[in-house]
Amino acid sequence: MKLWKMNGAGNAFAIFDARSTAFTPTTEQIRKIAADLKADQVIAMERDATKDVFMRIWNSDGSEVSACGNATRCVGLLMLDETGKDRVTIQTEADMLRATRAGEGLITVDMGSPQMGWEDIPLSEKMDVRGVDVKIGPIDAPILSRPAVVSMGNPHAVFFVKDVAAYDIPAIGPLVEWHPLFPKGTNVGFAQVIDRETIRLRVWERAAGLTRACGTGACAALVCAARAGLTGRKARMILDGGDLTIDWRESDDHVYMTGPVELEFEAEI
Ligand SMILES: N[C@H](CCC[C@H](N)C(=O)O)C(=O)O
Repeated sequence: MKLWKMNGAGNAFAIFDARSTAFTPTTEQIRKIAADLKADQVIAMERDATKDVFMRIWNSDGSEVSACGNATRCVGLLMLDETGKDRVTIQTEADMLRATRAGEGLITVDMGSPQMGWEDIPLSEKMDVRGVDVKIGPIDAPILSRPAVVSMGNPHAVFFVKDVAAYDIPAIGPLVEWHPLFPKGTNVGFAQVIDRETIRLRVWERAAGLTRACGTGACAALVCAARAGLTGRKARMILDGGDLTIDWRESDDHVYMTGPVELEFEAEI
């Protein structure tokens, strides 16, 4: 079976090609692959009846999830190269996504529409998704805003802060990640609006910890910022591992994510 180690803006993946075998890794195998290859997520490419590929996603702790923006770009590049097509369709548990080339080693993925109902996130009770009441602390950092929440096929809570560097994210992230308000847990973004077209973002990922970039987290932060009038509908997201451009198009309400993809190595396992 073919295996690729790839990253999207530093978000690291072990991707294996399970299209010719019915191989489904055990939780232990996921954890071992993620640890050995230093991957944030493990991805399986499976055959799909009508789309170019079906993509399964596991966090490094072995939990299976239904969306991973940066990995969608990596699988998109593999499928664009393999098929020679200009656009490929990638089916996940949550949605059907499309990937296209965007020049100079960049890939654009149509991540579909954001989901904003409290039940979509999901939250454990009805609350205003523009700012939910998570009582954490006291924390030895500036007071945190009430996070905005949104789903990109996975849950995101986004704090808008004056200075991302002022927060000990590995200490604060887990307090929100498994807060009772989020029955399925949540990814936790810390977003600093630089100007109306630029956001500095760091994300504590659900079941994966602090990663160098989070694609759905970048989509979530842009959507929440635009919804709150802090930015326009398109911005450059500056993450630890690189930049992503997020464009929440008015025409179709879809969120388009453009960013780099790097193939680190490929192997047979
Ligand atoms: N940790 C996320 C999945 C990976 C998302 C991230 N790597 C991305 O690029 O979107 C979750 O549990 O929902």
